[in-house]
This record gives sequence, structure tokens and C-alpha cells, in this order.
Amino acid sequence: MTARILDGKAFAAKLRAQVADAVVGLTKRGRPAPGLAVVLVGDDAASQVYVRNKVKATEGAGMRSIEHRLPADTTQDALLQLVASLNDDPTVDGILVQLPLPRHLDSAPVIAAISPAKDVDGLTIENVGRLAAGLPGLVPCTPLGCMLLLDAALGDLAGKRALVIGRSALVGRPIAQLLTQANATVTVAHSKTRDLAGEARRAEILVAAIGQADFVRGDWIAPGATVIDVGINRIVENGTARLVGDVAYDEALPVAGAITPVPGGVGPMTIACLLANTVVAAHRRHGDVAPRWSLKED
Ligand SMILES: NC(=O)C1=CN([C@@H]2O[C@H](COP(=O)(O)OP(=O)(O)OC[C@H]3O[C@@H](n4cnc5c(N)ncnc54)[C@H](OP(=O)(O)O)[C@@H]3O)[C@@H](O)[C@H]2O)C=CC1
Ligand SMILES: Nc1nc(=O)c2c([nH]1)NC[C@@H]1CN(c3ccc(C(=O)N[C@@H](CCC(=O)O)C(=O)O)cc3)C=[N+]21
Ligand SMILES: [Mg+2]
Repeated sequence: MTARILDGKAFAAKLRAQVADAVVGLTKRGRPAPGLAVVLVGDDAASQVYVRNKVKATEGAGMRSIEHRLPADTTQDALLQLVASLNDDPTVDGILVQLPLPRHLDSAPVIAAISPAKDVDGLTIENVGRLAAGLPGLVPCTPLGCMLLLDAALGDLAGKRALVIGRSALVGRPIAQLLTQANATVTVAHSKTRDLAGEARRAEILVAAIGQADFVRGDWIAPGATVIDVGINRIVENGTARLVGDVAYDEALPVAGAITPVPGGVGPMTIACLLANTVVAAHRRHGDVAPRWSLKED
């Protein structure tokens, strides 16, 4: 047996097409094309990849991309001022500040400065609270992408045992909340978890968001489980660099029922969801009913 490969690139293309349709709809009602502003301070490697792919996708969907690349020695005040000006800019519907910031900057006040209505990363206290309370808001892109993939792969998740490895504000925690909302039975593991392999073996859905190359081994995976590999790890082998996930993919392939590859899995979905969130934010700002996204076969 070999796992069904969940082709994130293909699913993301489908979502981007839905986003592009929604942009056409907005334009037909006389609304401006949605604008997405990205702020990158310094030169974090994972963020560089993200920004590059994002600019292309934004323009491909008929949206406007606004890029602010600031030097690594940018001051906290300058960054806060930039965020304030993006909040006030009527041509900007979504604001994303790339994390991590250089060490001399404090991310909490920067995130707090983002208008919740433009917070397409879903990181402000307002949107975190809305997700926790089950109220509509803006949901972080990677968790949203994982849920769309799971919905397409499995349909109803009610009663399924899910393990999320990782509890970050950007990835692990919101994924666990969305899985709970979808009626899965959710366990959250982290660096203090005892017998992680044992926890993993019980999971029908396994989400790895750790940041360690090939950390989850093949014999941790329950036969037939659905594996969502969020990790983006750059490794150098025989002098050449490549991206690998948090799951030992070759070991997992003969055991899992379905699996996302890296690259080509969750990453492209994150970008498509960023566009989707920006279009949702634009609809709400204009008082229009926001679209709903689904990648299920129809
Ligand atoms: N595909 C995509 O679109 C995206 C991919 N990523 C990638 O996903 C990965 C995770 O990102 P992020 O959540 O931001 O990372 P963080 O470093 O913020 O969080 C990592 C989490 O993994 C846990 N962890 C670390 N080591 C272990 C271990 N040995 N055993 C069990 N748990 C462990 C940590 O536990 P503790 O809390 O106890 O420290 C923490 O909760 C990274 O590779 C990142 O590059 C991130 C965003 C988007
Ligand atoms: N505020 C904030 N929000 C984020 O969501 C955020 C962030 N900061 N900082 C950096 C991480 C990392 N991240 C990625 C998203 C997509 C790809 C991606 O497109 N990956 C593709 C392409 C890889 C390639 O081009 O080689 C893939 O996996 O197939 C990668 C990495 C978002 N992050
Ligand atoms: Mg990927």
C-alpha cells in the first residue's frame, strides 16, 4: 500500500482560481482590487521564500501586492509607524508582518498595532479571541490551509482522533482549535510531551508543526492515517540545499493513508489562503458578504 499524495500545489491552484473569481466579482460591483501589504524586516530565509511566492500569486489573482522590505536595523518606532500608515491606507485590505523579526525588535506590540480587520495572519488578540470563541474573524493562513486539505481528503472529521505536534500561536494552536471546532478529538503535543511516538500511533490525523527535519518516523504513524506535514526545513546534503518537512516522508509513504509532500503540500496552501483572507477582509470592509472556500470535489 502507498499513501495518497495530497497535492497542495493543485489544491492551491483551485483555491487561487476561486479567489480570482471573487476578485472579479468585487470589481464588477465597482470595488477596487484588494491590496495585500507585506512587511519584511531583515532577511530571514523562510520569509524570503514566502514573500517571493506571495508576490507572484497575488498579482496572478488580480490583486495588488504592496511590499515593504526594511533593513535589519529598522527601529521599533519606524516599524510601528509603517503599520499605522498601512492601517490608514484605504488601498490596503490585508497586512502581514513576516515573523520572526530581528532580535532587537519586539513582535507583540507590532502585531497589536495591526488593525484586526486587516490582520490576514490572524495574530491579533481580537482574531485569536474570535477563533477561541468560535466567532467569525480572520484565521491564520497555514491552519486554514490544513483544514481545507483535510476537508478535501477526508470530508467529515467528526469523532476522528487527531494529534497536533506543536503549539505555536501561528500554526499548532490555531490548527488544534479548528480541528476541535470540526468535532475531531484533539491532542496537542509539544517539547514536554512524554511518549510522543505512542501518542502519534493512536492518531487517525497527524499534523506535524515542529520545525525539525524528518522528526516523525514511519513507525510512529498508524496504518492509513492522514498526515499533514507543515514543517519547512532547509537541509544541506552533499553540498546541495533542499526543503524537507517534519515527517520522514519516505518512511511514512508506505504506512499512511494520505500525506502532504514538502515542498508542494501545505506551503502553497498557505499562500493561497493568504490571498483568500485578503479577499474576505476586502469584502467585509466594503460591507459585502464574504465568499466561502471549498476544495471538495463537486
Ligand atoms: N508550510 C507553511 O506554510 C508553514 C510552515 N512553517 C514551518 O512549520 C514549522 C513550525 O513552525 P512554528 O509553529 O512557527 O514553529 P515554532 O518554533 O514557533 O514552534 C514549534 C513547536 O514545536 C514544538 N517542538 C519543538 N521541538 C519538539 C520536539 N522535539 N518534540 C515535540 N515538540 C517539539 C515546540 O514545543 P514547545 O512549545 O514546548 O517549545 C513548539 O510548540 C517550521 O518548520 C516552520 O518553518 C511555519 C509557517 C508556515
Ligand atoms: N507572519 C508570518 N506568517 C507566516 O505564515 C509565515 C511567516 N510569518 N514567516 C515565515 C513562515 C514560513 N511560511 C511559508 C509559507 C509558504 C511557503 C511556501 O510557499 N512553500 C512552498 C514553496 C517552497 C519553495 O519555493 O521552494 C512549498 O512548500 O512547496 C514557505 C514558507 C510562512 N510563514
Ligand atoms: Mg509544503
